[in-house]
Amino acid sequence: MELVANNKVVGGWHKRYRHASQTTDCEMTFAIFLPDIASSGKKVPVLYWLSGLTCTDENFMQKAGAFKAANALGIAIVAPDTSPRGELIPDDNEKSYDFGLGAGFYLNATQPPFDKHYQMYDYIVKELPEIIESHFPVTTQRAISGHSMGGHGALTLGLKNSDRYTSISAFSPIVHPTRCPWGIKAFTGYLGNDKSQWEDHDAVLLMQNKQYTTARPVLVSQGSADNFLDEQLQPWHLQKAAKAHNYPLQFEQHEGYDHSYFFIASFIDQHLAFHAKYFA
Ligand SMILES: N[C@@H](CCC(=O)N[C@@H](CSC=O)C(=O)NCC(=O)O)C(=O)O
Repeated sequence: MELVANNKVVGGWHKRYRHASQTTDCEMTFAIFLPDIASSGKKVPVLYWLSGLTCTDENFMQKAGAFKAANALGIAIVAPDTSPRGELIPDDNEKSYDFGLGAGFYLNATQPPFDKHYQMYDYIVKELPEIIESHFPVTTQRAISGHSMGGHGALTLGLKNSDRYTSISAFSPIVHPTRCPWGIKAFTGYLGNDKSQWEDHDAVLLMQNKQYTTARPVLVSQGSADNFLDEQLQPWHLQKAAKAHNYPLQFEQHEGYDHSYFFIASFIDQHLAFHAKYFA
């Protein structure tokens, strides 16, 4: 692994690494925040943060304002990239913001030419934790959170891997990607036209079909002034599924907040405290 940035912050450390990924068959970059107690060798639990469309590992680390609370709670945060990248990595022909580079949707693509590198599900669930747990002073306690496309990733990866993540949270998540334009475009391109292959990547359907071993606690925060609310996010579908199946979903709507990192910065401390409760 190559260290590409190293910054002391609130007593802890923000670090960026580049490494060769076997899963995505290209170089990947991730960032990690290590709280100050990790410097003394104490192992700390990890929150995996999945960012949204157009993001890299840098958006969350630079804009969310999460370090003070994470340091006080003794939680490490890992922020991966949102897709494979590089000159040889296929993008969509229009180079649009919602498919291809910066828009991996946290699934394993099955359709050429994307299937060779766009294996973000396996990268986040398997390869990255192995790297983190073998190189840094962390425990195997993990939680998962994310924003928008990353909220979809946190919900679907968290529900499908309830043995791996003790709690799940999301800001402004895409909850029903099989029924919204962002999701339909991505799933068609990465998974093909057979819609039965899409169901495994839709948080509402996973909840409806009870495709989880343990019902891990979920916190979802949504701003009422989010310009993507009605067309793309539609959180009421998740609320309905959770209610119908008695799933422990804590849903909070916040008046006046939009889709931006200003919203995330306003409530990230609450999300970190939520996850800290479930780390034994
Ligand atoms: N057209 C916009 C849309 C991109 C955008 O809003 N991206 C969000 C995530 S949206 C869902 O996944 C984001 O987090 N942007 C980065 C940021 O730092 O705010 C555009 O191209 O910007």
